[in-house]
Amino acid sequence: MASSPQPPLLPTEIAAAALREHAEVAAALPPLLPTIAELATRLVETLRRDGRVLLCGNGGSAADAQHLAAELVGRFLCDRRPFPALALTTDTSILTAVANDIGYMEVFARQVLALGRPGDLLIAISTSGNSPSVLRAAEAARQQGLMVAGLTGRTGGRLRPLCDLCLCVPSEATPRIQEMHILIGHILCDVAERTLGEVER
Ligand SMILES: O=C(CO)[C@@H](O)[C@H](O)[C@H](O)[C@H](O)COP(=O)(O)O
Ligand SMILES: [Zn+2]
Repeated sequence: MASSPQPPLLPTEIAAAALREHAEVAAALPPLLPTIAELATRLVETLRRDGRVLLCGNGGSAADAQHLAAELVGRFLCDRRPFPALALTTDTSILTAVANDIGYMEVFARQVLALGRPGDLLIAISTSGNSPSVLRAAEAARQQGLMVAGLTGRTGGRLRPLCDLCLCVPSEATPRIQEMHILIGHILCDVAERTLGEVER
């Protein structure tokens, strides 16, 4: 006998489940603290020697790349010198030309090869760790002598072995992983600003 269909969840039930899941994933982050601190240190070292931070990702992770570049170039919590950071997700002429003429998977890699220099830092953001455009960016960065930091989830996917440092959020849920990525990104900005900026809160 066919089972009767479940009634749809109420908005409050969906919201409560999301809040619970978010809190559970956040509570599982402390084991990542040493890697977060290491990445923050490498970010500070990069900025201290005027290296650039390049960031890339797709969909929500493109938004994260832009959000973090904006914090670094502009300000996070206090006034200080602008930090050189660039999201590789914003120039629609470059993105459409490279996707159209070469292939979507090259959209970030091409910019890494054009703009990245040894000593720069690529922050590659992919919740699955398997987006071809992000993998190609990491490969290009390695080839060009950049340090590669991955913000991932799940197992870290094929991005993990391409990274010098990989922060893998222990969750299978893309939105929850993204929420932790922006939390980690804010921590990185906070450390950079407190270490390199004049404190004016
Ligand atoms: O924001 C979301 C889902 O929360 C989506 O836009 C999501 O970012 C896209 O599906 C991405 O293409 C997923 O790519 P990735 O994180 O696996 O590299
Ligand atoms: Zn999203």
